[in-house]
Amino acid sequence: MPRFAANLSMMFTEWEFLDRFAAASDAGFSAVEFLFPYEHPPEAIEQRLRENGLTQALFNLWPGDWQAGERGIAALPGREAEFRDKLQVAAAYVEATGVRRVHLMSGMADPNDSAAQGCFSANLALACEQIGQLGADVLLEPINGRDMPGYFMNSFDRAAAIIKQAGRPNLKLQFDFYHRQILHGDVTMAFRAMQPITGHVQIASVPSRHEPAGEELNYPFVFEELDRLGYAGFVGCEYRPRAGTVEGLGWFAPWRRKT
Ligand SMILES: O=C(O)[C@@H](O)C(=O)CO
Ligand SMILES: [Mg+2]
Repeated sequence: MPRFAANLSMMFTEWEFLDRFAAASDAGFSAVEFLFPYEHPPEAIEQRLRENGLTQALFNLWPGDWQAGERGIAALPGREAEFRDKLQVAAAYVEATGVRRVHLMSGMADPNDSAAQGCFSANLALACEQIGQLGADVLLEPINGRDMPGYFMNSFDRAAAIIKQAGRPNLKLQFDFYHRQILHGDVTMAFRAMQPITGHVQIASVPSRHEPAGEELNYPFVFEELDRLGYAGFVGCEYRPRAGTVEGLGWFAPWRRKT
């Protein structure tokens, strides 16, 4: 049975951020994820998790200046000191929340640029080491170029090759079905092949990025497939509700936590 995590950056946005934890719990979720915790102290996040009986499934490492269009700094030569410092900041949130996986965003850089590649692998090694000391995994997520034009990590095969080459047990793939379908298609066969290196899954309809029901992908089949393969990780619900988060949770009814 899939373990769903509500993505609090996209869902429950009818509430202020810290109130989304209770809203997700009331709606029957037992886990949450979000992009970034950094605007709130670690203790505040931990308190909301504890009060609402929620597990933190995932959050992202430092993205740089998101408002200015940055999408991570790991592949940006010249930003190494900032990367190191922000790993320390993230570590405090890993410890407070008990999260077991963090997503490392690469940034806007040419994937064929050797300086960006070198910078990325050095930062990746550092992140794996430091996050690994806290008992957590580092994840790479290929993101499609329609949503994020110019993003460095834009291929599932390249992410898999980097993970293989790094040979680090706590480096894994973040398999977002929405991005996979837009980037390359063939989602089921790709997931079957990549499940052994996958540490986290995310879902949304394609192409609208709404509830995982209708449109291009047959999610009931995908959920059965996750079970058939024995996928034991979380499934992050990273979608923008069509018309109200709670109103759109019909698809989730079979999996709601009963209180
Ligand atoms: O798919 C996405 O966009 C996210 O999982 C993310 O981490 C960056 O926006
Ligand atoms: Mg995603």
